[in-house]
Amino acid sequence: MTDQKDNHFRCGYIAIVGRPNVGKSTLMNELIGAKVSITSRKAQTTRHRIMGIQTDDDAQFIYIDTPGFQTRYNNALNKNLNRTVRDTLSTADVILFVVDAGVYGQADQQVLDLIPENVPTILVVNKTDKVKEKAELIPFAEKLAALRDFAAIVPVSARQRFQLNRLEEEIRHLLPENPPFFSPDDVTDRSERFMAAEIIREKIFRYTGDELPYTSTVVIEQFERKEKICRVFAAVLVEREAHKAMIIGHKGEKLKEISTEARLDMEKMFGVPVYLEIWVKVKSGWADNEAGLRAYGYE
Ligand SMILES: Nc1nc2c(ncn2[C@@H]2O[C@H](COP(=O)(O)OP(=O)(O)OP(=O)(O)O)[C@@H](O)[C@H]2O)c(=O)[nH]1
Repeated sequence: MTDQKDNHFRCGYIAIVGRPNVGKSTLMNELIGAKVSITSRKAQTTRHRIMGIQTDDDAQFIYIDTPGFQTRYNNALNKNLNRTVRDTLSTADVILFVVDAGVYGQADQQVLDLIPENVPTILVVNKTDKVKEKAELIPFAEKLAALRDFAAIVPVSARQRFQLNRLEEEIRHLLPENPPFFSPDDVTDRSERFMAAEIIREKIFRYTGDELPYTSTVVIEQFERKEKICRVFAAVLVEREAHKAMIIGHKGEKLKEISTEARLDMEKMFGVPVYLEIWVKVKSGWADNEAGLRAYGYE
């Protein structure tokens, strides 16, 4: 139990924002204690809004992960990503603005500029494990404190779970009084079908390194969930024949590795054996086409 004076339940949406690669997905996963969002060494892996839900005796925390704010390419897909960030922020009850310990640049400032002044915002200084002299964090935090009237400033290490309880307490106090919106057993509102696509996407990005453009996407064409087996038929949509070759690899070896790793992750997550088929298809120009994006679930 907490030191709350009232007995009223609290529930609300917590948006996690920050420039790519500051550790937003890792933070959300550690806060809710389950692997829901996909993390990667490579920036910009998170395209969809993903919610992770954590419920205890007196509060329900609904976390919203956001895509990294992106300014580099100006196509429909990225305009869509930035719009998602703004929509996420305007509907949040609490915002976690995540920065990398000791690093604050233009990209961070661009994200801060998107955060509405009237939504309580906690500054989360992540990756403190990388800073040997912790005293160095004090002037850094003071500099950032001058930028905005933050509700709290909490240094954490998402990876080492350092100070996550403190962060959770700060969030709890800022949540509005509401009954729980979700059943306590819900971890995410995304279906297994969606998670299957996310897992495949993560493997593709890991195996193709930096070469494959972000414009490729994964569509689950068929998803059959039985008690003892799960069958997944997925299509990877790419823009060019050359991209298709990057994923398939020499004699199909890369695609085989991607499929095997994705299947193993799905089996771990779904708790049953998984039969997985992945096809790579060339679908030119889909990332520049708003209707195309909607068709693939980027509302
Ligand atoms: N040293 C250290 N590394 C961390 C910490 N938290 C996350 N990372 C690493 O930082 C990298 C990026 O983490 P993500 O969680 O994918 O970052 P993100 O902000 O969600 O990235 P996008 O989806 O690209 O916006 C990964 O290699 C993480 O392992 C931390 O507390 N300490």
